[in-house]
Amino acid sequence: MECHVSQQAGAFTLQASLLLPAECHWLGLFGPSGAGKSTLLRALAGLERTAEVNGQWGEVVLPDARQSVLVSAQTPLFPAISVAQNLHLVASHNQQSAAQTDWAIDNCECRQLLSKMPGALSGGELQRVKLARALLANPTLLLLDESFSAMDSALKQRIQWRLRYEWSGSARVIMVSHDINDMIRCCQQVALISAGSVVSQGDIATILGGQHALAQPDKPGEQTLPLASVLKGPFYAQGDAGIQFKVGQTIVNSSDAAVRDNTNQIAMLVPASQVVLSQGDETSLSLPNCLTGRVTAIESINDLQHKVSLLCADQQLIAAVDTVILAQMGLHSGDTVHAHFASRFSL
Ligand SMILES: Nc1ncnc2c1ncn2[C@@H]1O[C@H](COP(=O)(O)OP(=O)(O)OP(=O)(O)O)[C@@H](O)[C@H]1O
Repeated sequence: MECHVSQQAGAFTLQASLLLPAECHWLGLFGPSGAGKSTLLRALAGLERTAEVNGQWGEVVLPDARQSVLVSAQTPLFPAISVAQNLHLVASHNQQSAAQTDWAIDNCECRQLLSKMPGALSGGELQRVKLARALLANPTLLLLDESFSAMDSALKQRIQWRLRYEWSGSARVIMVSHDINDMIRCCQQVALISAGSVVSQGDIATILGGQHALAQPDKPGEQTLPLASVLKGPFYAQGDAGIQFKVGQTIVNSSDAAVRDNTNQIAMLVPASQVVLSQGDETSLSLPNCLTGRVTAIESINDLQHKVSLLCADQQLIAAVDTVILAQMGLHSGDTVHAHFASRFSL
């Protein structure tokens, strides 16, 4: 299943084709500012009168103006009534039971906000109320446009977990976020948007290891996709320094930014620029993690760097290695190396 969207908004042209497999329920849209993500969501919601949208996702025929709900900075609450009245209005209109209403209020952490007026809410509080209201509308398609951006990390993780794994609603979800960990936490598929087109789509590990991911850190003010791997494995232990999980027989130490799913699998984002390779004594570096793997591919990124792909246990780990260092190491496909990396990264 797929969807084609075209829209002219001033000088901006959106020509996007999304793959929408029936088995995928959460799709992420990632891309730089101005790429067209919000325009695409609005078109899918049937809110762009001049957009041409044709597609289907499972049982949802697109565009879906009737049963889709868009949550964005531009979707206001009713300003003259309280949070409780805003929520109960939508709940009663959509025949939500008291239990469903309580679930949305409690799980979007709005209980303490009910008596407040919308104008008195902070940015993160407003996002929580908008999310609760969206759930109470019982959507078939939920479109989240940076709907967690003002929440602190712990709050965001709690609410995303509940929406992803505990919410009984049957909506398919498309989520726009600039935070890659949101994509890892929630999305089965991610579409990378650039200049109004979908340039790549797949699971997040494929996108982060693909040709559009850059080994160099972001230029200031410009969001780029880092060349990175997503290591996954079963939860092992919770320590003072964070979570431990296992990749094969090796214990990996990760900060609390690691993502845990409902089967107790941990996922950890490892930027390729932060992986240090060694061939000798694996304890010679002071970094807390060391995985041993076999080199599966070496590709040139640019004049200065190469992408070295490793297979560690059954997982791909990518390192961006300085070309001079690579030559000194004399590394070839099939060689065994040690990959060292930290437990916490700032992206
Ligand atoms: N109604 C409009 N008239 C003219 N230009 C528009 C209109 N709506 C959007 N655009 C332009 O379309 C482009 C894409 O905007 P859009 O908001 O979809 O980007 P985005 O990827 O969501 O960006 P961000 O991450 O910054 O929110 C921008 O250059 C924007 O200025």
